[in-house]
Amino acid sequence: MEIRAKALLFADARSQQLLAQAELVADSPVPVLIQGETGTGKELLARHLHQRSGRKGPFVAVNGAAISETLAESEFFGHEAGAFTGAAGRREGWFEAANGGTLFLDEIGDLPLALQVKLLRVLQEREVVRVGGRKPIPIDVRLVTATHVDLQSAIAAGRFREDLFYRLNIVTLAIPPLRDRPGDILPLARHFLGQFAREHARAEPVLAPDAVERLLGHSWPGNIRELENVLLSAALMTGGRPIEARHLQLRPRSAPPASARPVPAEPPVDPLWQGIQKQLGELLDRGDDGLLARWESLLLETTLRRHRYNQVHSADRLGISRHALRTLLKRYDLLPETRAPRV
Ligand SMILES: Nc1ncnc2c1ncn2[C@@H]1O[C@H](COP(=O)(O)OP(=O)(O)OP(=O)(O)O)[C@@H](O)[C@H]1O
Repeated sequence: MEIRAKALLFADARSQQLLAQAELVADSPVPVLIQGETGTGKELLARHLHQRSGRKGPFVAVNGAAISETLAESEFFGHEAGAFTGAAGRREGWFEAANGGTLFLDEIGDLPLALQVKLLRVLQEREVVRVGGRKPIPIDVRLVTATHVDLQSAIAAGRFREDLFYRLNIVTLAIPPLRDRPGDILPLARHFLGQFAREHARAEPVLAPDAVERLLGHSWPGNIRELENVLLSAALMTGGRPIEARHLQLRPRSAPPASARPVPAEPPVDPLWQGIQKQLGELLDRGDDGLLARWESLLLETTLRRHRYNQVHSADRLGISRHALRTLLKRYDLLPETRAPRV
C-alpha cells in the first residue's frame, strides 16, 4: 500500500474541469466510478476524493486484477477462525478495514462474476458477513471504483453484471489521457524533476529545449506513469546535466500523428530498457534510496558488460558523457582499475 502522500497536479483546463467535478462529489457518500487509461492517475484521484470527503476512516486500495479467485471472498469480507483449511485466526476483510473511510477497487472490470454478485449484495444491504460467520457486520464504506476497460462492452460480452454497473456508476469521473491535456505535460515534468531533486538531495535537472519539444510531441501511451518514469530515468542518467531529447527513453507511438508529413520511425524499444524502467518506477514508488543506488550500479554494470567494458559506447548508450560515466563508476567502485581482475 502506498505510504507517501503524493500531490495531485492539474494545470490543463480539461484537468481543472475534472477536479471541479471531483470537488462537487467528494463529500457525498455516493459511489464514484473513475474511468481512464492506464497511468492517468485514477488511484491518485480516488485518494484525493477520500481526502476531501471528510471521512475519518482509512483509504484502502485493492486491485481487482490481482485478486485470487479462491481467496477473494475472505479478502473482501473477512473470515472467522477455522472457516476453511488454513484460516487459523479471525481476519477482517477489506470492507471492514475501510469502515468509516473509502474502499478503492481498481480494475473493477476484472472482478470475477461470482464476486460481483456478492459485492452487489453488500452495496444493497450495507453489511458483510465474514466467511464461516453468521453475524452481519454493518459497514459504512464509500466505494470508489476504477476501470480502464469499457464496462458497457464488458456487459455486452457477459463479463460484467449490468445491475452492479448501475450501482457503481452513479457518478462517473473520466480522466482524459495525457495526450488530450497537453497543458499538464510540462508542469508535471517539472513537478517530477523537483520531486527527484528533493528525494536525492540534488539540484533540479533542467530540460533542454529539444527535450521540451519531444515531451510535448509524444503520445504518452503509458500516460503520467510513463512521463514520471521517463523523467526519473533521464535524471539519473544525466547526473545533474541538462536533460536533452536523446536522454528520453520514450515508448513508441501507438498511432501515427495526423500530420501529412511522414515521420521517421522511432528506434525499436530495447527490452532491457523496458525492464529497467519498470523496476525503476517500482523502486521510486517505494522511496527506497538504498535500492535505487543498487539499481543504478546494476544498470552501469549491465551496460558496461553489454559493451564489453567500452566506456565510450556505454556512455553513449546511457546518454551521458564519458566524464559523467567515470564519475558514476567511481561512486560505485566499478572503475576497471578498482575492479578485481577478471579471470
Ligand atoms: N495529476 C497528477 N499529479 C501528479 N502525479 C500524478 C498525477 N496523476 C498521476 N500521477 C502519478 O502517476 C502515477 C500513476 O498514477 P496512478 O497509479 O494513480 O494511475 P492509475 O490510473 O491508477 O494507473 P493504473 O491504471 O495502472 O492502475 C503515480 O505515480 C501518480 O502519483
